[in-house]
Amino acid sequence: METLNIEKINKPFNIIIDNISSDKSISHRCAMFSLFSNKTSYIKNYLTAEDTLNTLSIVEQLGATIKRDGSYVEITPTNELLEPDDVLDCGNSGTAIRLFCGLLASINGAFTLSGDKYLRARPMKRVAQPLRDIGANIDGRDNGNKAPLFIRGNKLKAFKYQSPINSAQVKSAMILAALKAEDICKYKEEELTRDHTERMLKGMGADIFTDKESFINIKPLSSHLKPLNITVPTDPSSAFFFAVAAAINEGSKVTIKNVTLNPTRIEAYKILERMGVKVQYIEKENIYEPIGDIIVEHNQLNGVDVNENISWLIDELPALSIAMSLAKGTSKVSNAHELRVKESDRISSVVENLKLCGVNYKEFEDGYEITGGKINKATINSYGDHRIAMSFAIAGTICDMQIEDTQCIQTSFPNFKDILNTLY
Ligand SMILES: O=C(O)C1=C[C@@H](OP(=O)(O)O)[C@@H](O)[C@H](O)C1
Ligand SMILES: C=C(OP(=O)(O)O)C(=O)O
Repeated sequence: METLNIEKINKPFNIIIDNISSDKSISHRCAMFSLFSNKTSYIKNYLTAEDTLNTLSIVEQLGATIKRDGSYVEITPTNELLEPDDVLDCGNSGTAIRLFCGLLASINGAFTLSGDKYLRARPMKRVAQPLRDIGANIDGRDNGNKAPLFIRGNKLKAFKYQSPINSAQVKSAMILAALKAEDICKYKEEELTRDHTERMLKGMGADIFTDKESFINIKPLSSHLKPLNITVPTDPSSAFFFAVAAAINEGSKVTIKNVTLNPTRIEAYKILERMGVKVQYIEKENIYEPIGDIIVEHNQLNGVDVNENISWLIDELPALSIAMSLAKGTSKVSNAHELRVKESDRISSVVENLKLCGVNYKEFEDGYEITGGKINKATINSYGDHRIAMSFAIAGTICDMQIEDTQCIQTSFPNFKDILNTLY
């Protein structure tokens, strides 16, 4: 088992980071959406981490030709997707398995989607059920709720669906299914979740718009979409670990280059601002979405209540829990049940590790309350979850930390440790 030993930082740092991982959500979508074109897509800065490399392999198993040179990828699809002769392995990635469910539901052939033990424990009914309701043939363990999932492509009916779960993965799966459905489809979510799918597909020429009743309308494709020509921006969720590092280390400052400034992705930085940290956003360009630099500077942290727009900061809550542990006063996270069905049960894995670090907390079904002030050295269990491993590694810059089971960091941020070393 891989272990990380992190030492306390002894002097303030002021660094510019231009090599943080590329955006995971956008990279998955680049690989998948290229299959809706009949021309070659050109992708610069594709995320070369385990999750998104698995997606690329699946796209290849479905018949596309892939040329890759580091993070530069060219994807040339076949006219019709091929039936693969093996299981499609999504590894650790909820995004991959759920979006592929929607993409494959209408394709001629039989497909088995699976992944590692953590993914096989996560709920899939949230996509399988609405897809079944429109005619998809999807089955799996636990009555079709757990991977391996078995799909046999079928004709899909038009739908008008209001999702009970606020999830970009569910929304994206349904949009991908809608592109191949019999007629115009409508999808509504309670609150806007990350909208890369809508932005990218529209950019490729799909007819997708939101009506006055907030339903996303998706017209089925009558021809192929334009190919992608894109440079994937930096991932704000990966960058956030270093934002927290600057926020908690006195006198420190970090500049994160070329990150997506999509409002559905940077809410955690706004929470840091509410806690007292100085944050600047410098927009530089717009390729499907706004992109620019984020500058984060240390200041005295104060406790904060987080209960709105949870999907806009869901992946950053473990790292925010470290800032909350070092803030003056009490912080509370609520309305965050979704944390329980990520790579680990992130409510439990955050509070169990905070307990080991001597932090005072209360656990609730949908979140936790943290009384800030101090954090102590401990031996942390990552529970096989990359966000937990990296969050507590950042806490280690304050008080030394040993993190066990850190191989999971490879799923999203392979050069995390190298960048962390540059802070010393
Ligand atoms: O669509 C996406 O790319 C993602 C959506 C979110 O999951 P949910 O849709 O389950 O909230 C997020 O947690 C995940 O890291 C990536
Ligand atoms: C939840 C995450 O990813 P996924 O759902 O794709 O496994 C994550 O990266 O924090």
